Amino acid sequence: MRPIPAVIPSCCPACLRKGNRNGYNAGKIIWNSPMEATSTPLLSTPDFRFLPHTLAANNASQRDRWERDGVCIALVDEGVLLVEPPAATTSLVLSAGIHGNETAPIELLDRLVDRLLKGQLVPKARLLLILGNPPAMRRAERYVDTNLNRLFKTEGVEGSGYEPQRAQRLMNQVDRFFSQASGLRLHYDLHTAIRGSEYEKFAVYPHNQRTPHWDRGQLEWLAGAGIEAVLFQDRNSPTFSWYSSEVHNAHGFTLELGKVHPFGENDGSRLMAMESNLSALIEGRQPSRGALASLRLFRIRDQIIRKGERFELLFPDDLPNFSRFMPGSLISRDEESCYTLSGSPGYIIFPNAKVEIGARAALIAEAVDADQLFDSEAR
Ligand SMILES: O=C(O)CCC(=O)N[C@@H](CCC(=O)O)C(=O)O
Ligand SMILES: [Zn+2]
Repeated sequence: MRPIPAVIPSCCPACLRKGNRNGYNAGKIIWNSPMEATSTPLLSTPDFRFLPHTLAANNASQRDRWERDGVCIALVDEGVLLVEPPAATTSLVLSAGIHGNETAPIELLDRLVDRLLKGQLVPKARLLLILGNPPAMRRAERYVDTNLNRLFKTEGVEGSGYEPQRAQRLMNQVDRFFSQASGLRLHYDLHTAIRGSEYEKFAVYPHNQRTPHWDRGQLEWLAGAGIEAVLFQDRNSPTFSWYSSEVHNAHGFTLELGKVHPFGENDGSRLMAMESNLSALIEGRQPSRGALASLRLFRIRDQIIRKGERFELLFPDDLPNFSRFMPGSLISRDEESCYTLSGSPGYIIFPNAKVEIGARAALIAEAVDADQLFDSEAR
């Protein structure tokens, strides 16, 4: 476990009114430095919209805080909102736009923030709401310099360019957020996939000895939110959801919510069940729960790493995620080697020949028998 940084105090207008002259309230931090605060109110203005504000590059250093009906809402970093209702028993990190071109979840998060700011969604849970990679969102690209979702390393971030410093800032925010958590800890990191998928919406659930044990209630919640398949990820992974699971004992998930489309071209109705369950979670209401039996379950059998310049995948670009390959199938090759599927049939997930050399170019999964999993592992 990586040591959690010391907690620095934080503020909100309520704290200021209570006579805390330096603007800090014992125990919490809500922005990086009081000097960064804007003097002009943002969050309380009726025309403030989180997504357009974040997409405007010259707003990057603006910070603000606002108290609405006893709830502290603060813009604590570019694209990062902290929401603190009193006496919360759930702490939820909800992130989208870790990849800048995955717009449907970005728009979903923006709709939730809009309802929160208008008082149409009354939070009972603490929230850290994150638009992950604003410069990549502006360019409508997956990333600027390197894949942000490979940089959430518990041993610290290396490298130069935008994403390494953003990964560090986001980990700092998550560290501070969870250091104040009591009760249930959750992180849903929302994505969309480059390809279509046999299961349009699916979850990657980090799960090994370093993370919390899988949770039946979480799986039922996911099924109620429209998730069709769950991939248990037992390999240590430098992803955002893995970070929250390993370092903060949160139930962390990468949720794949359909296919990548440009801003404005998403059909929001396809995410209604997810939006409704997230709203219920935020408001402390009963969510919709689906049957475990409705979920297709998988675990990772192997991963293919891109090793060379001439790496290629030996199937069409539009082949969907979870396509099934028979043993003996030639999956990929580069200048030195090839990958042939062995053993039993395997399902291909996230195949991408264009990843950086040394990065994961595909996962090979196998179906898990639900009865066996639940009988043998139930707590
Ligand atoms: O469609 C693809 O190939 C990638 C979609 C995506 O961004 N997926 C995440 C999964 C993260 C995880 O394994 O938990 C990623 O590749 O970062
Ligand atoms: Zn993504």
